[in-house]
Amino acid sequence: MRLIAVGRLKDGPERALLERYQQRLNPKLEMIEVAEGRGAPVEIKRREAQALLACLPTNALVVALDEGGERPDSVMFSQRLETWLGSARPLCFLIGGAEGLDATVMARSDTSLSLGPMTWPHMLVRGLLAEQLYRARAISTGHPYHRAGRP
Ligand SMILES: C[S@@+](CC[C@H](N)C(=O)[O-])C[C@H]1O[C@@H](n2cnc3c(N)ncnc32)[C@H](O)[C@@H]1O
Repeated sequence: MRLIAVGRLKDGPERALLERYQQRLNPKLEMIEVAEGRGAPVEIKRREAQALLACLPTNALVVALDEGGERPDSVMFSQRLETWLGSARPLCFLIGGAEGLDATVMARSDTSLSLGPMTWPHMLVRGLLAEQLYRARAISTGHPYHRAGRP
């Protein structure tokens, strides 16, 4: 799996959070960073879109992280993830920068995923997604990390 995101993550709590789950994840989550765009907001999004799309391997199965995307619960997400992993296509998650993802990125994406209706800082979204991927794998492999909580 690949996580392709705008911006360079510095040392600090956001990096520690991402790495904590990267170290535990199977299959591995490879992190690819692209530079933040410059200029007016439209230009920033266009440049970042070019850079993000250039990182995609041929035939990638693309999941765009977007507030307006699908909102599965963790069990549904684990089922989706198993389907995606079984597709034999390179699975790539995309995270935008401060201006969000360009329409061309959304058009290329196979689906979009929301982590809730609120806007999260894009550097934190990496760690939040990595945790949900780890939780999803724990659910599908029967690992006790995930406690359903409700009967
Ligand atoms: C600071 S947000 C950009 C907000 C921007 N105003 C927009 O309309 O997308 C940066 C990136 O973080 C990700 N992101 C932030 N909140 C999210 C959420 N609730 N669900 C999924 N992705 C989110 C998205 O990839 C977004 O492009």
